[in-house]
Amino acid sequence: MNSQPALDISDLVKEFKPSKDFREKHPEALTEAGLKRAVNGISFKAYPGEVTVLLGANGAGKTTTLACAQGLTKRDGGTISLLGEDPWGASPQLRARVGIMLQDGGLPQSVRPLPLLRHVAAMYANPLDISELSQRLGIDSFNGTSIRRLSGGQRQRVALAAALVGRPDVLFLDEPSAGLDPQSRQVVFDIIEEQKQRGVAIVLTTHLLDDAQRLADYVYIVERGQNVVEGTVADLLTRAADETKTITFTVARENLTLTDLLSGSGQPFSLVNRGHGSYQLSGPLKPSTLTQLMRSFEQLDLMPTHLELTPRTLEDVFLDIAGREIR
Ligand SMILES: Nc1ncnc2c1ncn2[C@@H]1O[C@H](COP(=O)(O)OP(=O)(O)OP(=O)(O)O)[C@@H](O)[C@H]1O
Repeated sequence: MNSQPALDISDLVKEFKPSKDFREKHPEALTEAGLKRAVNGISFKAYPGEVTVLLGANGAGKTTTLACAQGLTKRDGGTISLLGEDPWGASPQLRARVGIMLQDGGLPQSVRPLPLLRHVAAMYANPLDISELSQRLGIDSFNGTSIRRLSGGQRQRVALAAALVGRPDVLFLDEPSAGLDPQSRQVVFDIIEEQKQRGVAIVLTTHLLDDAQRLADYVYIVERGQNVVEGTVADLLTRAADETKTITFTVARENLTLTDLLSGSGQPFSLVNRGHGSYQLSGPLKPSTLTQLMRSFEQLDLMPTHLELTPRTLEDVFLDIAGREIR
């Protein structure tokens, strides 16, 4: 890890005037001044040559955090250092070193992709070759169409090209692979990997856990505007594996209950019946649990046709932390 972070955010606070609906439904979530804290003390660092992922459910505060980090929104508290400067009111020199891909594209609607990219390129001293970049991202194939008429995925690709064109030192990607087909997604992953090799500090927000698991060097899980857990993907998975494991099995019995299998274990297990005799047992599995499970199969005269210990994914970790209800 490089010693100097490219982005260093400490105790970030950002408040918004809440909607009437929110005010009425969540009076407890308002500050004394009647404001809603979208970001309530988030801190994180992003280093050159690494992909730092902010992972959180809808509304967790990721986009607001990035907007403050990019200098697009004024923060209400905390400190931000982006390449050594405060991004709010930053110099044009600093802005030229930062590439931003916004979640909704943020692109002008009536222009076609290539003229737009050429226009963006003209703002930089040493831009990337537009033809090469658009070929790579498959933009050539829809260049005759204005941004307004592009599909969501096509717009995403143009937005990514616009973020890359100035050879940034810091690259902000808000949900970069949302809505992309598998081929485009792979191209985006390859490009992210190349930028990383170039030494770019990449800050990526997502709630797609697959992406985080695949790309992240370091993950910060945020929830309700605050940091909850951080670590490498491996750290988070190991930590979770110590606590809970999942075993899936299939037997010729439709209505098994937890008591049938682990009666008296006194442990907080959960059994999910996935239908057609397929079950998922989760909890702090130990060798003794496996023994008990096998004994129950024997007593019930059940021979599993499938039995597998499932490694936990980042999704499991995330759901444990963020809760399973949808906000
Ligand atoms: N301009 C605004 N005015 C009022 N509330 C806002 C504003 N912008 C964001 N919020 C609120 O702040 C909270 C955090 O929103 P934010 O967009 O940062 O979340 P997010 O983690 O990026 O979510 P998503 O994954 O859905 O993009 C949400 O509750 C949102 O409604």
